Amino acid sequence: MIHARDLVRTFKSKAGPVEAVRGLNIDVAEGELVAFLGPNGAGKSTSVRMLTTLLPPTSGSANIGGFDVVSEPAEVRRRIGYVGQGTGSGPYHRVRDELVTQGRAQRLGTAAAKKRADELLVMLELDGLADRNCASLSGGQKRRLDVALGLMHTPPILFLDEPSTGLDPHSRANLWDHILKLRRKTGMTIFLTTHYLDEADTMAERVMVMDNGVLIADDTPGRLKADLAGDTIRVSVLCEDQAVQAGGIARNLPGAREAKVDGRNLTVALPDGEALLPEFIRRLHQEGIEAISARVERPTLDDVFLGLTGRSLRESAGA
Ligand SMILES: Nc1ncnc2c1ncn2[C@@H]1O[C@H](COP(=O)(O)OP(=O)(O)OP(=O)(O)O)[C@@H](O)[C@H]1O
Repeated sequence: MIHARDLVRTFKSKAGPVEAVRGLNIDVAEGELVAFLGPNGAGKSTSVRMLTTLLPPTSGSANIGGFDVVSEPAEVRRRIGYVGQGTGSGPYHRVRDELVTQGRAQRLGTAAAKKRADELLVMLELDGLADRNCASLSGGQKRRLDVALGLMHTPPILFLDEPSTGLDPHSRANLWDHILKLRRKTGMTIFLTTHYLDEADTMAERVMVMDNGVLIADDTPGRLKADLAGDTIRVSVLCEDQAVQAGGIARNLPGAREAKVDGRNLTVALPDGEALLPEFIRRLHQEGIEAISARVERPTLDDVFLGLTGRSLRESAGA
């Protein structure tokens, strides 16, 4: 549904050229929900703007829903919804009118636009607000209206640029409920950028990580975490000598990457901590070492970014 090959965008600036996107290759299949992550300035919005025909690429190509973004932009636009970072509704218009106007702009007849507006008002739980001015909506309601505006022409592909930024946790969760419900109902392909790592982790089937204009990872959140970060087992034992001995045992666990001893505490990084913890405890027991506490810590997508770049995405993205 979404394919990009060697996509490049260079901006001119007084300080010289800015290579915002430096050769992007992506493939997103029909019905996938993909999250695009990266720190500020990584090139995410520039990529999305190229994929949605809003910005011409400097070089390379992109094909969206079977059409080329440069030579067939109108066909691409017919097949995509785009919800940008700013709100798309006019403050003094009424919610339903705004949707109908958008539908008319997308070439729907008046009756069809009204019907579609009413459908979306129900789907996004805005039906009680149909006659309210857009300016009077809450942040979460405005965002749901933005999504409805992007869906008036029933596109099979939806691009969301930081859909939940600025919303409180309750409104974020509510927006996501609606997006996931829409997806279940329509089978839409969704491509979103987000700064919220937990959101990408739980909602997306695939995560693409961008840094300095290039894609540095592309996989399911589970595989990225297992392959690039792994679990950590933390164990405390009775004395420092035993901890040193336990460190030796930990290093021999299958797939163990690193074991660190600090006083009576030991940490070991390995791919599947939950499966290996009982075996580790058993081996310690065989050597006469009792664990007084033991736990497995699962990695986050921030650990993945840290493993890839040596930097924390959470800190660099300010999320
Ligand atoms: N019109 C422009 N002129 C010059 N440089 C630009 C322009 N638009 C973007 N850039 C630069 O391109 C780089 C990538 O910007 P982009 O907005 O794509 O990043 P991003 O990953 O979306 O960041 P954020 O998470 O902050 O939205 C940045 O260095 C940015 O300053």
